[in-house]
Amino acid sequence: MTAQIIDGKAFAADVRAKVATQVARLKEEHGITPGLAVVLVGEDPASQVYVRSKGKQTVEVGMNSYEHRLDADTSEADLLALIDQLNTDPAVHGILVQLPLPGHLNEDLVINAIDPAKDVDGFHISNVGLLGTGQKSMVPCTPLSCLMMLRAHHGSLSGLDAVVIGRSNIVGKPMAQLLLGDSCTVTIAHSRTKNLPDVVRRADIVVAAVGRPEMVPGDWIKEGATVIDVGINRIEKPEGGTRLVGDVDFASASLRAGAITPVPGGVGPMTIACLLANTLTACCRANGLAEPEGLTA
Ligand SMILES: Nc1nc(=O)c2c([nH]1)NC[C@@H]1CN(c3ccc(C(=O)N[C@@H](CCC(=O)O)C(=O)O)cc3)C=[N+]21
Repeated sequence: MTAQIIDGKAFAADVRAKVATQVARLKEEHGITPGLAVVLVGEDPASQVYVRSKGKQTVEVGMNSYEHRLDADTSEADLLALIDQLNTDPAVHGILVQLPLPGHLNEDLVINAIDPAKDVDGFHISNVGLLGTGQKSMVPCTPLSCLMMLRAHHGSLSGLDAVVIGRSNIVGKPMAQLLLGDSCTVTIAHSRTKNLPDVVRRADIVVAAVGRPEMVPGDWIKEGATVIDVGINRIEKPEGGTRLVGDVDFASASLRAGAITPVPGGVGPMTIACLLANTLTACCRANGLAEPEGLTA
């Protein structure tokens, strides 16, 4: 079998178009423009690229983008003061603090200082708790984008065996909650899992989110399974230069999977589109308006 490629770029373009339509309506009917504030501490080059890309796409869908670039040695007090200011700014509906933060800053403390209603990353403990108990929350962008692509491919996910490889707070754990919410039988696998190949072989849905280049070979994949590759790893090419690869060995996995997301062009672009969707959702909720359809979990 040769897998169908799940085109994350196309999905992302569709999500952005829906967001843009709703943003235009918000402006026209209510005079409201959603605003997203992105905070970047330090000068990590990869982070700078993502932040620029987020800002550009935010403006393209008609929302306001506020970028705050702080020195790498910014104090925790100064960062918390900025978050406080953004929390109370009525023009800001979404706040994203780019992770990882420099080592002297306590990430948990900083994230939990964000107003949960503006926490478009869905990382605040309130949102984590709401998601875990099936209540309305802000849902982390990467797991949300995986869920949207899985739903579009399968229709119902009910009763399917799903294996999430990776137990991070930003992808693995919320991904498992979302799959459970859609009535999958969910296994969270990780570095200590016994006999990982056999665990993965049982799965109708494999979500790989470990950050280890091409660690999942094709012969772990059940014939016809759906493979969502969250990994974005930059590796050296033998001939020099670098390229991006996922956590899954795409060449061998695509011979067995029923459908698979590529890297690049899979989960990555959808993650940014879902950030815009979450900002729109936050703005609608803040103003007591109906939420956009098809853009939330
Ligand atoms: N608070 C916070 N929230 C985040 O969501 C967050 C973060 N911090 N820190 C960094 C990671 C990384 N991340 C990516 C998003 C899109 C692509 C993406 O679009 N990648 C392209 C390739 C881009 C390239 O060529 O380098 C693709 O997969 O096709 C990648 C990475 C969001 N992150």
